[in-house]
Amino acid sequence: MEKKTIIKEGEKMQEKVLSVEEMREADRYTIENYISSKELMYRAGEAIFNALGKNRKNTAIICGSGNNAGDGYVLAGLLKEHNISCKLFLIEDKFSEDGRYYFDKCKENNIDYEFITDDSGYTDFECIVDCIYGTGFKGKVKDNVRAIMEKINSSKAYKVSVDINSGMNGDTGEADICVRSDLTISIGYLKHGLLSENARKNIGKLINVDIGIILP
Ligand SMILES: NC(=O)C1=CN([C@@H]2O[C@H](COP(=O)(O)OP(=O)(O)OC[C@H]3O[C@@H](n4cnc5c(N)ncnc54)[C@H](O)[C@@H]3O)[C@@H](O)[C@H]2O)[C@H](O)CC1
Ligand SMILES: [K+]
Repeated sequence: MEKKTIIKEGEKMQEKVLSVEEMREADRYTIENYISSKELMYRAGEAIFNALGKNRKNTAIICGSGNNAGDGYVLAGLLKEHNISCKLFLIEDKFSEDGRYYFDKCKENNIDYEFITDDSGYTDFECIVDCIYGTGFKGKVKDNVRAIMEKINSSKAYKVSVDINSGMNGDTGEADICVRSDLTISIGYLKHGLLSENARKNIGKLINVDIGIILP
């Protein structure tokens, strides 16, 4: 009976658009009451894998230091499981708790990775998945990350941003610099910024995936 109510609520609420703060609060509430954070991250990675569809090809996954990167580590594991080549490109040696858990799994499964330098070849891949920043992004993009974003944007790869285009303000869609995506896969609920006029020029196609997040 309780489960039925949750599913119903989830379906109805998918139409809602949230602020970044509301999204983070919904994540927190769901983790506290219903679904573990590791399971939620797994569902996010799996939803990205499914949404990639025919674009599941030779993939570079660019990772920041938080849970947005964690979604990317789960994706890498699933691509590997399906024999699709991928490589992780890490901006720094810093992880969230769940991000580290899935990065360790990538290492156990011999998934290729490197820390980004000026010579890193991520622009040569057919698909680039942007897991630099999600809802945890604040302030301005630092110069080293700006250079990475510019390199991503100038590549011919099919570019996919996970949750929010990295560098974009999730509430307003504003950005000094951000990843310009062919596809943005919003996780859980759409954020206002993604639908703004500001964001339009930086997003090709926008979709949202349901991972069972329950609103408080
Ligand atoms: N457990 C969950 O809540 C789930 C989240 N999902 C995904 O996680 C991100 C949000 O993750 P979070 O760890 O909160 O933050 P980010 O990964 O977005 O940020 C990374 C990291 O970057 C630092 N940072 C912020 N701004 C800057 C800046 N201007 N310069 C340098 N560094 C910066 C910040 O300190 C963070 O540590 C969410 O979008 C989802 O993709 C899962 O989908 C579901 C479970
Ligand atoms: K992102």
